[in-house]
Amino acid sequence: MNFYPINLKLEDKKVLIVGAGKVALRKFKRLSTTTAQIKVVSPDFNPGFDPYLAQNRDRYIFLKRKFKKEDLIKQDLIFIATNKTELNKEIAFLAKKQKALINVADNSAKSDFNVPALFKRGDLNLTISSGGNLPALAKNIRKKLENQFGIEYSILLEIMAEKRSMIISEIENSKLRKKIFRELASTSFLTEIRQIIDKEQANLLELKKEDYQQIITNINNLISEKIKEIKIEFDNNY
Ligand SMILES: C[C@@]1(CC(=O)O)c2cc3[nH]c(cc4nc(cc5[nH]c(cc(n2)[C@H]1CCC(=O)O)[C@@](C)(CC(=O)O)[C@@H]5CCC(=O)O)C(CC(=O)O)=C4CCC(=O)O)c(CCC(=O)O)c3CC(=O)O
Ligand SMILES: NC(=O)C1=CN([C@@H]2O[C@H](COP(=O)(O)OP(=O)(O)OC[C@H]3O[C@@H](n4cnc5c(N)ncnc54)[C@H](O)[C@@H]3O)[C@@H](O)[C@H]2O)C=CC1
Repeated sequence: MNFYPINLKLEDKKVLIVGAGKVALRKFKRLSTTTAQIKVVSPDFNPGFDPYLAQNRDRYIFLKRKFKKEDLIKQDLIFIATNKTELNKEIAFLAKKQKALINVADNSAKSDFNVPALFKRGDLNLTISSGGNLPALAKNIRKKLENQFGIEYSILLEIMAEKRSMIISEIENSKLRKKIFRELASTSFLTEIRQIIDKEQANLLELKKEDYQQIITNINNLISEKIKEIKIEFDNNY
């Protein structure tokens, strides 16, 4: 099956989760990092939901009862994750009549989309899918990535969140812009960032951002210097 991978924003979108077990909780936790409006319907809730039950009443609705077909109305995304295969199929059948995209935890064939494993380092999202053939493999690869992508990636992306639009508006030559972006994304430049971090001999992943503001400033300066160097070299060559 050929899937089309996308990164959804879900701002103000309505999301329904049917069931509140282990699998529903995993889906809910990831959704809770977005600004979606999330409704969970289930007679029983996994204790992992406890910290969320009293929180964010404007964004979360928890209904402690069995699913009703009215729950499906006006939803944008629907996750069906009860432990009853026949019930999941029946809910999927009803949900297909709505406009929402649906995911059925135990039935990839009836789903409009699958949920990939996710490794997140700040704004860097690496998602892994096994095409539904062996989710345990997606999980295994996700774990391996943790060691390969350090905090230098999230710091670079955090700084680029501001710098990218500045570079696009200030540098007219698109060839130069491309050169700048490609060099900032290169492995050798990421190694330079890593070296600044390693000099401090601190594990930034365990620290709060306020505690390593100076390192961020140094990296910001490194990026500005790098951009200047690339500009000079480019001007000399063209
Ligand atoms: C199709 C899909 C539907 C969907 O949920 O979208 C689906 C379906 C099913 N998974 C099942 C089992 C397991 N799922 C996991 C783990 C994860 N499953 C996830 C996604 C997906 N699972 C979608 C495809 C993604 C892809 O393309 O790879 C991850 C990646 C994301 C997430 O759920 O957050 C998450 C890893 C999160 C992480 O990184 O930790 C483990 C591993 C473990 O528990 O150790 C096991 C046990 C071992 C095994 O079965 O491999 C069964 C029951 C089979 C049975 O009855 O035996 C079904 C139903 C079926 O196959 O029909
Ligand atoms: N996609 C994935 O990653 C995985 C999917 N699965 C499948 O996902 C499904 C759920 O598994 P778990 O979360 O481990 O089960 P679970 O037993 O932890 O949770 C099931 C939930 O369904 C709820 N439920 C039962 N009847 C309901 C109804 N009428 N209306 C609303 N909610 C109802 C229960 O209250 C409970 O909260 C199973 O079908 C399983 O095969 C299993 C492992 C991984």
